[in-house]
Amino acid sequence: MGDLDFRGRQMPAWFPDAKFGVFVHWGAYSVPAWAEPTGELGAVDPEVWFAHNPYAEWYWNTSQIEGSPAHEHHRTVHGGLPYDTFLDAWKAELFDPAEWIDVFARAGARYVVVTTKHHDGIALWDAPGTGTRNTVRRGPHRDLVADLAAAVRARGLRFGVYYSGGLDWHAGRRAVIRHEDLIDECRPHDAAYAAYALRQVRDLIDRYRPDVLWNDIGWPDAGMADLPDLFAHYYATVPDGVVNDRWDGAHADYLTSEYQANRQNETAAHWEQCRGIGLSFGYNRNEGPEHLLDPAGAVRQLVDVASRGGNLLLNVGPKADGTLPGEQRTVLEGIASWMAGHGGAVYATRPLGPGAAPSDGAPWIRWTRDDRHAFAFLADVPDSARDQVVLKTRPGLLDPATAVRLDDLPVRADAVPDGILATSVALGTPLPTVLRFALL
Ligand SMILES: CC(=O)NC[C@H]1N[C@@H](C)[C@@H](O)[C@@H](O)[C@@H]1O
Repeated sequence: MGDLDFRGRQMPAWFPDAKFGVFVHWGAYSVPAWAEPTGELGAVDPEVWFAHNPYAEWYWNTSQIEGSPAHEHHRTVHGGLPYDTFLDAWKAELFDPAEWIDVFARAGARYVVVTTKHHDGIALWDAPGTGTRNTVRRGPHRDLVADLAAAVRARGLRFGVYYSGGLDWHAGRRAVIRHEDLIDECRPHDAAYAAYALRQVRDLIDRYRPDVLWNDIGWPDAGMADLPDLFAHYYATVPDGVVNDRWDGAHADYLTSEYQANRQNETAAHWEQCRGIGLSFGYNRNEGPEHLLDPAGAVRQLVDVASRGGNLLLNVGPKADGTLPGEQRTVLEGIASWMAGHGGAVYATRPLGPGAAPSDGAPWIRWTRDDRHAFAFLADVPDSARDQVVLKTRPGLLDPATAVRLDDLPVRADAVPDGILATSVALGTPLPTVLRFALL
C-alpha cells in the first residue's frame, strides 16, 4: 500500500480502540430487496457469482444478466421497469435515524459507516452532478446522510461515509458479468467521471466531516492524480479521520477484508473485516435464519477479529420503509446484552500475542489483552470436559490465582504443565464466557 505524502502518519487511537462498527447499506435496491442467498464472497465460484449474486444491493446488475433468476424476477414481478423506478418507490416513511443509532450504540458499535452513493449511482444526499438522481429530490425526499450523521454524533459515535468510486452504473457502463469485467470493462475510468466523483467526495468531506472515508472497488484511472490533494484536504478537514484501502493502491490508513475475500489483509497493522449479518449488505427478503449469523456467531466473529488486532464492520440492511429487519435487530440486541457485560475485554485491547494459544475447534478459545490483564474467551466446551478447559499459555505470562469471570460466576484456575486448567460452570455455551487474569 503506497502511502503518498502521508508517510509516518500515526493511526488515530480511536480506530483500533473502537473494534466494532456498524455498516449500513440502504438504497433504491432496498425496494426490490431481492437476491439469491448463494453464499459468502470468497466461497462462491466467481464464475457463477455475478449471475447469482447474493448481494441484494447489486440488483440492477444481476437483473441485467440474461437467464439469471434476478432477470426473470425483475421481468415477472417488476415488469422489467427501469431501475430508477425504485428510487421513486423508496419512501422511507418509517425512518427514525435516532432509533437506528440507539440499537447500534446499545449493540456496542463505536462507529457507523453509511452508503452515500453505491454502485447504482443514486446519492443519499443532494450530491453535486446527480441532478434529481438522489434522495433529496426524489423518493424519500430527505438528506439521509445528514440525518444519519446527526443521529450518530448525537449518540457520541463516529460517523463514516461509504462511496462507490470504482463502479457507477449510471456512468454508462454495461453489467458486470464476470470478475475481470470489474477491472476495466465495466468501470468508468474517464476524466469526466473522475471529476464527477472527486467533486462528490470533496462535498461529502466538506458537508459531513466523516471520521471514516470508505471508498469501494477503486478509483477512476483519470482521477488517480487527484488523490494526494483529496487526502490532504480530508486530513486537514478531519485530522483524526481514517481512510480505507480501496483506492487502487493509492493510499490506506488500514486494510479491509470482506467475508472470506482479501483475508490476507488481516495480517496488517490495522485492518477491518466487513460483512453482513446475512449474506448480503442490502436487505434481501429471501434470506432466512439459516443465512444469518445468530447472536453467538456475531459475538464470536467480533471477538475473533478483535483477538487478531482488527475491527469488525458488521452490516445492517434496512428495509425501504426505514425499519430495521426484525431478524437483524434480534442479532444486534443479542450482541448488546453480551457486550454490556464483556465489552471491557474487547474495546481498546490488543492481541495477547505469542504465549497463549487460540483454538481452531472446540472448545473455542480466543485471547485479548490490555495493559494489565489477559482476557480468555471460552465457548463450546464439550460436555465431556465437564466444564473444564485447559488454556495453553506459557509459564510466567499470567497469574492463574487472579482468575475472575466477567459475569462474576465462580471460576477455579490452576497452573498445569502446558497452561492453566480452568474449571467453572456453563463453559459449554455458544456465547463466550470471559476469564480475566492479571499479566505477570
Ligand atoms: C471486495 C470488494 O470489492 N467488494 C465490493 C463490495 N463491497 C461491499 C461492502 C458492498 O458494498 C458490495 O455491494 C460491494 O460490491
